[in-house]
Parts: sequence; structure tokens; C-alpha cells
Amino acid sequence: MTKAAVLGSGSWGTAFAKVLAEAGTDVTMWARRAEVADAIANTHENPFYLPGTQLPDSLAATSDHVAALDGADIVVLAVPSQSLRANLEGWSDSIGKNATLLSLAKGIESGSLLRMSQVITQVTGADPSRIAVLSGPNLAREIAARQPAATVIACSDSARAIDVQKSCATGYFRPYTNSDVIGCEIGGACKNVIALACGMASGIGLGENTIASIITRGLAEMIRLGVALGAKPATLAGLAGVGDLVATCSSPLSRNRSFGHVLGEGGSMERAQEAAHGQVAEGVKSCTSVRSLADSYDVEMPLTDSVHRVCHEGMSVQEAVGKLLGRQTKPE
Ligand SMILES: NC(=O)c1ccc[n+]([C@@H]2O[C@H](COP(=O)([O-])OP(=O)(O)OC[C@H]3O[C@@H](n4cnc5c(N)ncnc54)[C@H](O)[C@@H]3O)[C@@H](O)[C@H]2O)c1
Ligand SMILES: O=P(O)(O)OC[C@H](O)CO
Repeated sequence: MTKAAVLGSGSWGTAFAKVLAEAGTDVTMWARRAEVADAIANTHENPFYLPGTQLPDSLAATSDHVAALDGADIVVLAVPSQSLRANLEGWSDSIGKNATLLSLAKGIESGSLLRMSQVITQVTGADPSRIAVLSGPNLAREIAARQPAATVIACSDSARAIDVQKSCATGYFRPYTNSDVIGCEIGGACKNVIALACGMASGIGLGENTIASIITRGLAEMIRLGVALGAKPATLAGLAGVGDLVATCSSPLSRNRSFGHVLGEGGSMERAQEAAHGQVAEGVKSCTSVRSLADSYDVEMPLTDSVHRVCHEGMSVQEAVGKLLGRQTKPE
């Protein structure tokens, strides 16, 4: 039986641990706070991040990472992007030498501008062939409710991708393999920024034409950056690109879209943060790192730039809209 450790018991860590357990994998979750681990282990619910969802009895939980990692074939990294490095530094020595490291995080590290798989290689020294990424239209609450969804598992080693695929395939969760790690990571990081832009647009009362235009031009930005970094355009036209863009930009369940909506309504960053109830909206930090990454490759990303200006430079959403539409006209 495949054994997995899920490190991080937030909404997606919990929902994905449930998927793994329901696919027949032996799963132990790690939570930073003992009260979260105790609630999962004793009540089979995570009242802090996924209240109301019954978790499988077989799902074990602990706040001791050494115990969680003991014998794990698959190590699932389910903490926010900006905290992955610090967490991983504490976990690295306890990770099995041949374990597959599966990243669930959708962001680009601030400062270093590294993708999550690059952070993992840097901290653990693991060969890139051991690192996999899972990304797709996977809103945690819908997956926890067993609503059908598909995802992508990207790994340069196809045998490992297939092992991970088998560990999480269920009657409602359909994972596809892909060898394009860069494409999946860029898709996941960029769609959060574009979802913030869609939320801002809906917050100031704009309708579906505007949202569709932002999604489509956001996709163009994502493809330009991805291709510059070596991604395949087909990956970005798939679940980890278009699929996740559509889900995140359209759903009120998205934390990124909701965060942007509060800003569009005229709320402050602090107000938007409060409304997120302690959950991460990755695009808020990644808009800056994605913008810097794009600059370093001379890639134009005007929507991403506008999201950064609204979130971090005090530009109003109305001003950002005016600035975007005032740009020189050009062919599609
Ligand atoms: N929630 C979703 O629907 C969803 C779906 C797909 C991917 N993701 C991605 O998965 C990653 C994790 O998201 P989530 O939804 O589980 O987040 P969350 O905010 O719900 O939970 C974050 C978890 O990480 C833990 N953590 C450990 N160290 C931390 C630190 N230093 N700072 C903050 N939290 C810390 C928290 O305790 C918590 O258990 C993100 O990159 C997110 O973009 C989320
Ligand atoms: O709630 P969000 O905005 O972090 O999005 C969640 C997932 O990434 C959707 O696939």
C-alpha cells in the first residue's frame, strides 16, 4: 500500500488528504497546530479549515512531522508558497531518500523568484526527477464534497507521475499526467493573479464581458511568460492553465477572486485580509514576484502589473482599468 504524508492541514491539504485516503492510500497529515491535528484524529473533521466535511476514519493526523514522514513514499507539500522554504528546512532531514515530493502550492517565491519545484530542489537537494507538481481546477470545498474534477500531475519522471496518479485517482477525482513541470507551476501561480483582477472587476460592478476579457488576456500573459521559461503552450491550454483560470476567476469560493472583490468594492488590503479568515490568497504576494520574473525575461504582463499596483502601490481599481484601456491598441 502506498504511504503518503500530507504536510499542511489547511483547506487544500485536508481536501487532498481525503482524496488520497479515498483512493486507498495510507495517509498521515501533519498540522502546525496540535489542536488541528487532534481535531482531525479524534473527530474526523478539520473545523479550522474545512468545517462540516466528514474525513475518512483511516486518515491519521499528527503535529510531529517526523512521525508523519516515517516511511512515506509520497510527501505532499501543502503549505503556502511563501512559507514552503522555511517549513521544508525543518522537514528535509526526515524525508525518505527515494520519496516523491509533490507540491500543491501555487505561487512564485518572493525575492528569489523561484518556482516551488526549484525551492524544493534547493532546500532538499532532491534530484528534479523526484519532484512532482499537482495543479488544476481544484477548489478545495468542491473536491471535499466529491464533486467531479480533473487535475494534472506533472513530473519529469513519468513512472513517478503515474505512481502519484494512482495514489489519488477516485470516482470523482481524475488526475492526468504531464511532463511539463514549468507549465503547471506557471499556470497555477499566474491564475491566482488574474483571479484577483477578475474579483476587482466584479467588485466595481463590471460584468461578464469584462471578466471574459480579463481571463482571455490573462491567459495570453500566462502563455507569454510560460513559453519564455520553457513551458509548453499546450499545458497552459489545458487543466493547469485555462481550466484553473476559469474555475478560480469565476467562483465565489476562490480566495483570490474574493480578495480582489473586496478591493474592487473599495475595501482596504487589511479589510480583504480579514475577509479571507486567515486563509492564503497566493496572488497577493505572487503578483509582485510574477511581475519581477516577467521583467527579467522581458515579458509584458500588463494585467499582472496592474494587480501589483493596486495591491502594493495604492493605485485604485478605477485607475488601473483606465490605465489598461489607455494602452496603445495592437493586434491580438
Ligand atoms: N484551497 C484550495 O482550494 C486550493 C486548491 C488548490 C491549490 N491550493 C494551493 O495550496 C496551497 C495551500 O493552500 P491551502 O488552501 O491549503 O491554504 P490554507 O490557508 O487553507 O492553509 C495553509 C496551511 O499551511 C499551514 N502553514 C504552515 N506554515 C505556515 C506559515 N508559515 N504560514 C501560513 N500557513 C502555514 C497552515 O497552518 C495551514 O494548515 C496554496 O499554495 C494554494 O494556492 C489551494
Ligand atoms: O481559493 P483560491 O483562489 O486559492 O483557488 C483555489 C484553487 O487554486 C483553485 O484551483
